[in-house]
Amino acid sequence: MRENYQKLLITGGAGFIGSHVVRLFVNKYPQCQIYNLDLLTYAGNLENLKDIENKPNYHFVKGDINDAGFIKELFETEKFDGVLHLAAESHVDRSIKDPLAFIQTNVLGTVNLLNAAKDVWEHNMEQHLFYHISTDEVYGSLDNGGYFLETTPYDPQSPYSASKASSDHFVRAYQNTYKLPIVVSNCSNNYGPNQFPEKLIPLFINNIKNNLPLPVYGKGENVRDWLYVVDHAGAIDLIFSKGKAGETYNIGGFNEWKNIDLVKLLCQVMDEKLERTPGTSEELITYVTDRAGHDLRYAIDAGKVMKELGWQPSLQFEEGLRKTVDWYIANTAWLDHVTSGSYQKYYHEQYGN
Ligand SMILES: Cc1cn([C@H]2C[C@H](O)[C@@H](COP(=O)(O)OP(=O)(O)O[C@H]3O[C@H](CO)[C@@H](O)[C@H](O)[C@H]3O)O2)c(=O)[nH]c1=O
Repeated sequence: MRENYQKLLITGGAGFIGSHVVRLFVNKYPQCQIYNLDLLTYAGNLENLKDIENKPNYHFVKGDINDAGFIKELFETEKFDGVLHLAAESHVDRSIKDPLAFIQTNVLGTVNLLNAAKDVWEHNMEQHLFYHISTDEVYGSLDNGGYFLETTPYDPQSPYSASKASSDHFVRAYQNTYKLPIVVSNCSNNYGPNQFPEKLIPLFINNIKNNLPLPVYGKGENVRDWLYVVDHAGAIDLIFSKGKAGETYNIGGFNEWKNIDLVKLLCQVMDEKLERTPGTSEELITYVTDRAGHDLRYAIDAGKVMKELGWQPSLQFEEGLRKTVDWYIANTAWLDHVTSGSYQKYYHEQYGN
């Protein structure tokens, strides 16, 4: 935590990564008032924060980062010392169907927050920090090997990554133009408890549980780097506490998996946990039409955050995956709740069954 900070705004704190960040900050910094601003769209869920909702330093505000007037008023009233901005539309497939929603929330919503911060903080700018939590997808696809470094030029390929790249650029532009102290981190694929089951791992856990097909895009050859969400939250804490204003930090697990290999491992773990005959879940694998413009490989070099700030992921992937599966099996009510309504509609539209 930056010294003397007494009040923080965390946007998107009811979502997947946001809820893990809120929990960490509320528990670790009891002297600091943590305001969770979330619109509670389909991916936001206050159930994710049940264990901390009654803590005296936790405050929930329902609201929209697209409502500039409301955001400005919130900043003026609460006088936050710092902001951790995680609210975003985050699913690539949704961005392909509806790019405008991503521009609205990820670009315009971010600019609304930046405007409020620069206006309200203008007389003592250097005492504040605006932290933008972003994605490694801004760097594009590494089809010929190598790793994303903080210096890798941006080359976003999907409407989602283009919107996040744009918001990163706006954050840096506000530092350059208005001297707003900022920090940006770009992280690889997260997995763990509370992830909405539209993303690969929770979608497939839920489908295996319900004996539904596992739609592997293309040939399953795409490569992603996976990081346990609690480890990402730990990196965010370190960067917010000790990161240098103006810097970018890449975060990842040095843990690359081809989708099909990951899916087969997940099938094995699920067979074990559900006490099914080995091989049962793999039979559900169905190769489907590839995602349009599907990035082949993301691989991120997290050396800087490790060397400069001493961050290390705490979990090996198989251990994290088992922990994650255990959580989804133990939290059937959570899964049933989020897979009713909007999810069902989305899933049927997407896969027609
Ligand atoms: C949902 C789904 C995904 N896939 C593939 C597409 C990807 O290659 C891989 C992971 O897909 P997703 O879980 O959608 O995640 P991906 O597109 O990599 O993006 C994630 O990781 C990014 C960080 O790299 C985050 O910024 C994004 O918000 C997050 O959604 O699995 C399938 O083969 N079948 C599926 O049904």
